[in-house]
Amino acid sequence: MRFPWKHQQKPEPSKFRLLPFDPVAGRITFGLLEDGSPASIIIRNQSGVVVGGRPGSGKTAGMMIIVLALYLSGQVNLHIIDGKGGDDWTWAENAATTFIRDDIDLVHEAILNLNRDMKSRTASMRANYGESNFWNLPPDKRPPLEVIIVDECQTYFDPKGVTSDDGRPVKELRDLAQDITGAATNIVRKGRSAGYLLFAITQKPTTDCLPSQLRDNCGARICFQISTPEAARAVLGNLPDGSPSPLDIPTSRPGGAVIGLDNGQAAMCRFAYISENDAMTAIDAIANNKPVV
Ligand SMILES: Nc1ncnc2c1ncn2[C@@H]1O[C@H](COP(=O)(O)OP(=O)(O)OP(=O)(O)O)[C@@H](O)[C@H]1O
Repeated sequence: MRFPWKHQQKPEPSKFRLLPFDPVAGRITFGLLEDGSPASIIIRNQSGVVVGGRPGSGKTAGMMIIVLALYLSGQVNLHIIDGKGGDDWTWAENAATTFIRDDIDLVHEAILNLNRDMKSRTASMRANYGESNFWNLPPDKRPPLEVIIVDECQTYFDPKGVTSDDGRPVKELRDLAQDITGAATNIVRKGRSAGYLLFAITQKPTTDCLPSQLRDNCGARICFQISTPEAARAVLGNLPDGSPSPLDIPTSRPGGAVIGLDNGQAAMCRFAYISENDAMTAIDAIANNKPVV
């Protein structure tokens, strides 16, 4: 017997579909909220994002989705500074304009240059682009969004923690760290209208590791699983009573996070996860104008 209607196919398990960063709304979609709707952060008119969480909570994997969404838009320059100095970011090396594994001299040079370029772009936005605020320009009339990622940012932002392992005077290294912190803070304080955005990522979110001038100017916050209320507060600030807490995320749920929303509320979410190999394949596809699957 033939059926007059098409046989209904078995529903596929829902898959996360990588979306490019939406440059008009400034939206980066990275996973799902508790109710199953898409989770995103809005970076429009923002200059900083704080990302905190204990080791292994999913910060680097979460940043993978964010970085891929940004790169897929074709509208960003990526400047990646890995304070840990391992292989965590190797997958993104081919996509990055700047890529530095923990080398304090190179980090110093790069971040001071970025701060200088930010100042000169700010001073010439109207003359060069006809509008003083990057975010008010149509995306095709903008310069690239300069995205600076400082992973394990406590390596530089907490000069007291800087030590020397090669006989170099500690004071010299601490002075470099202080300059790096000053330039990063200035980028977050003043870079918004020039299209500069800095991600400060740390597994040690304390007031020493996230200087208040920098943290308070970061409009978007992501807190993965964390073990103390102080650390949660250092990332998310004071949330209204009844807000979800990153302390409640079980260790068995890496990629679970609380995100601060721009209305002052917070939401529990889960980041999508892809492997480093898939991320590298996606980077290659984007660079070669091939579809990302
Ligand atoms: N969204 C996710 N879904 C499922 N598993 C995940 C997710 N995110 C991370 N994981 C798992 O957790 C592991 C640790 O994640 P990740 O390396 O991102 O942690 P981290 O917070 O960056 O750690 P560290 O601070 O030590 O670098 C990953 O290798 C992966 O196995």
